[in-house]
Amino acid sequence: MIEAKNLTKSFGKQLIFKNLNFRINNGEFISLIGPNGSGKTTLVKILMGLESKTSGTLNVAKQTIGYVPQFRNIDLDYPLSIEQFIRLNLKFTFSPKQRQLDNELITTIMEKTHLTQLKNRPLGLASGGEKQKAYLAQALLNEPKILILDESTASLDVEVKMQLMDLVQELNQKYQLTVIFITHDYELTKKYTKRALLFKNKTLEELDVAEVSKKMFEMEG
Ligand SMILES: Nc1ncnc2c1ncn2[C@@H]1O[C@H](COP(=O)(O)OP(=O)(O)OP(=O)(O)O)[C@@H](O)[C@H]1O
Repeated sequence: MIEAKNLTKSFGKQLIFKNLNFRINNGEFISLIGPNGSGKTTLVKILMGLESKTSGTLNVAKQTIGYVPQFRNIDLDYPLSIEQFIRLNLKFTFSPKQRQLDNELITTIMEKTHLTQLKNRPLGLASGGEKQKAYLAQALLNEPKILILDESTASLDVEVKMQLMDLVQELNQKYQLTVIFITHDYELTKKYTKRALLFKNKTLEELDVAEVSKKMFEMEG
């Protein structure tokens, strides 16, 4: 469970948000929405311990967090295959026993993310959706309890977005993975999430997804 009380963040004199009060339960699939520059990425960086808070409290109950970034193209001549790319997140070891365990983990994760058939494909030659699945698989290596999708579906074709989201939904339902989906996409918010956290006027509102409207995605920062 994640719980924030009066969470406030400023960068120098610039107030980003103040007095955030919210709760995210284990196994929830929640969207984090709001205009450009409203503080969504800053909030998840604080959740991941990559950025400090200014005041207030935040409890994350010592859970491992996986992070999938926004799609960025990778050069065609990128040297690693999909499997080698996923392995980058493993700790190096000389121990044969640990290597065996790592191999088993990689096999399981590639099955979970439907990448087994593609493991030898050079990442640079993979499609946008396959690249995002590789990032997702890499994020799952540490067996996180919480997964953060930071606009991970942006710039993908509609069909590919849906495939990636279907996969995340499957992981959410099968393994009780908590998912925080940062997005500017109204349709995906409606289709996949039950609740939304909306940044508005430098604070955060908790909404049932039925209350989410298209207008909330059109506001200026
Ligand atoms: N390290 C930093 N130092 C100073 N200001 C920062 C820093 N990081 C972010 N900001 C500022 O904080 C504000 C919130 O940025 P953030 O990236 O969290 O917004 P966002 O809601 O994720 O935006 P977007 O939807 O465009 O990705 C912005 O004004 C940004 O310029």
